[in-house]
Amino acid sequence: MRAVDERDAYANLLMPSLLRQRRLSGRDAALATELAYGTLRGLGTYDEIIAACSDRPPEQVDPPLLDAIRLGVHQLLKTRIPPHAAVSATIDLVRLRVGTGPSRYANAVLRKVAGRTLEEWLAIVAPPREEDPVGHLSVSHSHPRWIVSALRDALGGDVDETAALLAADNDRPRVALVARPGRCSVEELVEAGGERARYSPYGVYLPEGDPGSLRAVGEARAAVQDEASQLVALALTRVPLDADGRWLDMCAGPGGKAGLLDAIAVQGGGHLLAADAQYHRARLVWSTTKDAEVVVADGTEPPWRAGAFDRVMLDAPCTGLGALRRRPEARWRRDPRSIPELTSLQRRLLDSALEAVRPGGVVAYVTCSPHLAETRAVVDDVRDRVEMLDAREFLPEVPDLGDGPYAQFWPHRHGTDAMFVALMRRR
Ligand SMILES: C[S@@+](CC[C@H](N)C(=O)[O-])C[C@H]1O[C@@H](n2cnc3c(N)ncnc32)[C@H](O)[C@@H]1O
Repeated sequence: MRAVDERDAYANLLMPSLLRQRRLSGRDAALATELAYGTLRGLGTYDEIIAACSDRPPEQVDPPLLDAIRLGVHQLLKTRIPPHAAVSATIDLVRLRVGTGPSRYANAVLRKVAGRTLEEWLAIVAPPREEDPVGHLSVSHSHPRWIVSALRDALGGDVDETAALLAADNDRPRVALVARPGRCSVEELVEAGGERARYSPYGVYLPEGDPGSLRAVGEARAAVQDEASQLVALALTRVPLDADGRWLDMCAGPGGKAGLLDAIAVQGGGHLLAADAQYHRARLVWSTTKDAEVVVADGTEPPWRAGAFDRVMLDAPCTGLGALRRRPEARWRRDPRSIPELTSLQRRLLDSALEAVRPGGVVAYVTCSPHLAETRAVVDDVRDRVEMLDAREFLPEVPDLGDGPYAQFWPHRHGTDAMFVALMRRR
């Protein structure tokens, strides 16, 4: 938590190496991970409760002390750890890492917090739902206000459904794997302990264990990949074309969709070119694909000829509001001020994707964000230049993808990231 605060570390990347360093495994590792991720997700709620139990607002509390108290609050209100153990472990931590004086403050705050349940605290600290639904959801589900507002808009204003989505964001996502066709079979992953996925014909859930230890994953024949990510790539490949074989993934790093597109392209005798603007991201694509050609290229100033491709995947850089459940601290880092710059880049990339595809060819515009400014608003702008296809028709196995012609996945409906896809044919 200190690394996340002090040096903008990504908890999900740092945690595995910390666990190895401290030699934690099995249930201890699971508990340490739950405490760190759960506290990072919940700190919007916890800070409101801490403020109600203290004479100082949280922003005036020394950050290491505040983090320790948040960790204590999480244990008290969200876990089955006995209250006396949660308080004494937190006090010991503060004494050891911050000082004796602060430990008295932590003790006083935590004893007050322990006097009520989470529901009782929420009734006190969250604004009433009828008066301020966004504020209520923001505090009770620990998401910044602007994100609650954007997600509610994307769900057509439905407050109950927004609450279900926010709750799903706070759940740990299950690990999904993709068996890259022609390279690995779903059966092989099921034999290794997986369960067949609900929607994706290539998907397998891994209920427990380290996916990195599976042979197929080590050999890049399979990979960890959200089921919606698999399905949007698959939808692009399912659109019928008269001539086919030259595929482009314009924003390919780190290579999840490229890995699947590469495998499918080769099966049909085709070929994938995968590009990313960043060298290190392109290297990741190179190491996870087998037959694709990989280039470092800016999609807005492309090195390829106009009209050179039959199918183009544009998985655009976005706010990532659809994948908040994967990155515990992400919701506090995103900044709504980044949206205009992102949507302008998304528009330029979409123009370029429509140039790259030949007349009659197909483009998939994908984001792992359901924010309307990044999804509908971007593709609505090109509607008169393309034949917009109904993306849902190419995902017949998945229900509840919205009113069309676009398809929107949701964590609370599908158990996937909130991935958006629009499919369009160039006139
Ligand atoms: C959402 S990620 C793509 C995820 C990827 N398709 C996958 O499935 O693993 C967006 C990527 O776009 C790249 N990017 C950003 N601006 C770009 C540009 N102008 N041209 C090409 N790639 C760009 C970023 O480096 C990032 O890797």
